Amino acid sequence: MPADVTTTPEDGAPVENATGVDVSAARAALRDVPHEPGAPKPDPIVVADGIRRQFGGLTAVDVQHVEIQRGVITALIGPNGAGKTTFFNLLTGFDRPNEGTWSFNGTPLNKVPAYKVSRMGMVRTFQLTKVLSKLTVIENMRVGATGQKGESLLQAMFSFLWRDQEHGNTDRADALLERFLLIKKREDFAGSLSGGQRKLLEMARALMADPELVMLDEPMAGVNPALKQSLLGHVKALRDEGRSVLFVEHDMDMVRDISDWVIVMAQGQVVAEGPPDAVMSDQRVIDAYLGSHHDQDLSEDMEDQILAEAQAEIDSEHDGSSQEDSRE
Ligand SMILES: Nc1ncnc2c1ncn2[C@@H]1O[C@H](COP(=O)(O)OP(=O)(O)OP(=O)(O)O)[C@@H](O)[C@H]1O
Repeated sequence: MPADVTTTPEDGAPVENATGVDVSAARAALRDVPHEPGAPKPDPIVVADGIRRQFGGLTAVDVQHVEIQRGVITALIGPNGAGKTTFFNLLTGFDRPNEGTWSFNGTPLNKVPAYKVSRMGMVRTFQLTKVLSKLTVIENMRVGATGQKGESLLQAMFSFLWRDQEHGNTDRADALLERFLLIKKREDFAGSLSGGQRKLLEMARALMADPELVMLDEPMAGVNPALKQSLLGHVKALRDEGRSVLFVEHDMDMVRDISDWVIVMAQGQVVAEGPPDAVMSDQRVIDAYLGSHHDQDLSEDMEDQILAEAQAEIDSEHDGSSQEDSRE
C-alpha cells in the first residue's frame, strides 16, 4: 500500500484507495453497533479479551473485551491514570499483561515483540515523541522503514541486493516529508524541530512502515494551535486512504471533530463506547471524569454538563445543611 496515496472524499461518497477498505461503508457499519462497553464491531482489526496489567497492587488495565473497527478513526479517552497508555503499550508489545489475549487481523499477538508487531502493520507513536534528536530528519525517516534487507549481516555484505530498496525508501521518505510539510527540514537535526514538527515527523516516520493501523498517543499534546488544524487534516487523511486509526487524546474538540467512534476508559476498564456526541453526554463518562481530579481539556458541552452537575450537588448539599440549620 503506497503511503503517498491520499484521498479526501466528501462524507458519504464511495471511497477508493489502495487498501481496498471502503471507508464510507466502514463508518456506516458503526451505526448499528450498540453504544455499550465491549460492543462487537462488524469488521474488527483488533480484538482484545481479558487484558489485565498490574503494577504491584495497582490494576492499571482490566479490559474484559474490546474491538476496534477497521477503516475508521477510534478515540480512546478517559481521565488521567485511566490506563490508556498502558493499554497502548500492551497492544503494541511494548509491555506484557498479567493475563489476556489480543489479536491483530485475526493473528494472536501475545508472544509477538514490538518490532514484529510494527512489521505486521500496527504502528504507534508516543506521548513524548521519540524522534532521534541527533539524527537528521531524513535519517529518522529511514529508521522507520521496516523489513530493511540491509539489516542482516549476510545481506549487508551483498549490498547490491538492498541498494535499490534503500533508494525506494528514500523516495518514499521524501514523498512523506513533502506531505507532512517537513521537506525543507530534511537535513536538519530532529532535535532542532518544534514540538509540533516532531509530532509530524513521528507520524510521517510511522507511515514509512506502511501500517494498516496507526496508533497515536496524544498527537495534539504540546502542539501550537496553528499546527493543530494541519495535524487534524493529516489524521483524517490516514483514514481516508484506508488506514485504521486509534488515538489517545485529552483534547475533546479534536475527539469530537475527527472520531467516528469513542472508547472511554476509567480505572483500567472500558466504561463506555459510542459515537462522540453520544459518549460525551453519557452519564458513565461524566461520572468517570467527575470522579477524577483532572486538569483536562473537555469539550464545552461536556464541561458545562459537569459544572451543572457539580453545582446541583453543591446546591442539594447546601439545601440539606440549611434545612439542618433551620432545624437547629
Ligand atoms: N511502569 C509503571 N509502574 C507503576 N505504575 C504505572 C506504570 N505505568 C503506569 N502506571 C500506573 O498505571 C495507571 C495507568 O497509567 P496510564 O499512564 O496508562 O494512564 P493514562 O490513562 O494513559 O493516563 P494519562 O492520560 O495521564 O496519560 C496509573 O495509575 C499509573 O500511575
